Amino acid sequence: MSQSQHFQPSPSSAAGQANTASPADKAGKPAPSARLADISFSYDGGQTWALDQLCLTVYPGEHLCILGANGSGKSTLGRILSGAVAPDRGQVELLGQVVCSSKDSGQGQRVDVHAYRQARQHIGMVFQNPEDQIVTTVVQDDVAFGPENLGAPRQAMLASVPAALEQVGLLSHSDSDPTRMSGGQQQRLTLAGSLAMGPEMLVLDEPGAMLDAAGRQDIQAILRRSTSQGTAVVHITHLLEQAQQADRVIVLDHGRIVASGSPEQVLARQDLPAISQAHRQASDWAQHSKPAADLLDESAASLAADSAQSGDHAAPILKLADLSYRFPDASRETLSQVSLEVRAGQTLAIIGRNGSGKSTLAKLICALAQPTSGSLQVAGIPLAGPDQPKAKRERRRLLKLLRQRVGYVMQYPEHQLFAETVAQDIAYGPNNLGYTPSQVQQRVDDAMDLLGIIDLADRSPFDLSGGQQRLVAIAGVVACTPSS
Ligand SMILES: Nc1ncnc2c1ncn2[C@@H]1O[C@H](COP(=O)(O)OP(=O)(O)OP(=O)(O)O)[C@@H](O)[C@H]1O
Ligand SMILES: Nc1ncnc2c1ncn2[C@@H]1O[C@H](COP(=O)(O)OP(=O)(O)OP(=O)(O)O)[C@@H](O)[C@H]1O
Repeated sequence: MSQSQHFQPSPSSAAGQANTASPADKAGKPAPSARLADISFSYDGGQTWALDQLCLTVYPGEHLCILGANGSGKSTLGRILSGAVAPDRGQVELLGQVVCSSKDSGQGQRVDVHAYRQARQHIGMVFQNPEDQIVTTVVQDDVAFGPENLGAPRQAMLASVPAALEQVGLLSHSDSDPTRMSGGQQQRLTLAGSLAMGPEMLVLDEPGAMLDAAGRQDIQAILRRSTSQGTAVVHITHLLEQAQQADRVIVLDHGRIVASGSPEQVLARQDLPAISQAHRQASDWAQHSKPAADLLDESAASLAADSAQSGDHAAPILKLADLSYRFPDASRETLSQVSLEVRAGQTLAIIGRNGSGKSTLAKLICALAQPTSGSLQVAGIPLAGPDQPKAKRERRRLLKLLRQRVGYVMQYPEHQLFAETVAQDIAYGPNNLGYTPSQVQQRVDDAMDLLGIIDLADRSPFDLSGGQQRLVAIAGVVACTPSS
């Protein structure tokens, strides 16, 4: 529960009270920060509805969490609440102004562009993918971008920008280039940009997805502070630990609210797939996470002993010895003398603070960057070190072989999607590996079945939710794995 002095959850806003506005406003509560009445939204001209006759009211000082399975409509709802898009049907009221309503004729929407523009100035939105929000090449300029657009006085900005950067732990990165930052660092940056605007409502779409444990705790502290100052917080998440700290939780399913209430009420609903799945994931994680022996530390990225001392005598599938990497122009090494071995059948989890070098290590292993020093062998292929062939032609041949043997799912899955349909995208790898058309089809079907995305086969990979895109990217890798 937040320290909110402004929002008191009504006892009658109980679980299962689906698609109804919270009754709190009827009982003389402060004017809502947002009120959605019977809104529907479609991406395909009304063939399917991402949001379906949804009603929701959000109050100043309230911390509202939105849960739901991939594709259930959470991001779409976030965009509507932030004023980024208008629904096809229904009425939207943001910060006391009706910005969009159905026409009296019942056909089409009346959109008040001026009211939308005004509301957006006081609503901070953090998108699922931080890259979508970064607009400049200097961290502090990026944070100042929002207040500048609001016409904030220079003196106020001089105070608000560093304060926001400090809150997210990026003050020492004020002059860095955001495009050269890790995913988690970028996610912190976009949050700072929203905070610097001093918003009346904050809409956050999975703000902790790329953050380390400390970063996630920072976010909760920031949200507590924001709600205590009267800011309404709408927080989209898959993480139960975050939902537990909200004032109210709603669960979406196929664009509808199927549960609403306090975290205790809603998170106990094991009959809801989104909730039982999240509980399963949380307990799997608790069971399988061991003490962090293999920890990349931000200040000096070095990987200690391999977790895998399993007595397995198979040849290592991955072998790194004293591997180091320094980005061009960087003052220090990002990876420093990393050594480890992984054998067939073993799983290695790499955990570490934001910016500690996890993605960089993955890129070296997939030969998307060349180590500065040390040796690297992947699936028997020498990619760096004394065994690496000198001749360019032989190196090219080995790289081609590597592409057949190693699958890579990037931090931003949309970076690796390109085909017209999901099925074509997943088929690309197996086709390149020389399988017959019927084998390719089988592999694509099996991969889609495994990931539960068969119904997406004919959709464009670019018109999917963030989570659906990630599943497609994983399916593309699964479809390439050897059959035995
Ligand atoms: N293109 C680049 N040029 C210079 N430095 C970079 C570049 N990309 C990343 N870095 C820096 O290298 C370090 C490691 O980044 P990396 O993306 O590997 O971290 P990470 O552990 O994957 O982080 P996260 O958990 O936030 O995704 C960071 O300090 C980052 O700022
Ligand atoms: N740009 C788009 N074009 C067409 N359909 C889209 C687009 N973006 C999302 N959709 C569809 O709208 C529905 C809701 O998507 P949304 O992104 O709101 O889901 P979500 O609950 O946020 O999912 P996730 O947890 O995977 O991020 C999904 O069926 C999705 O495929």
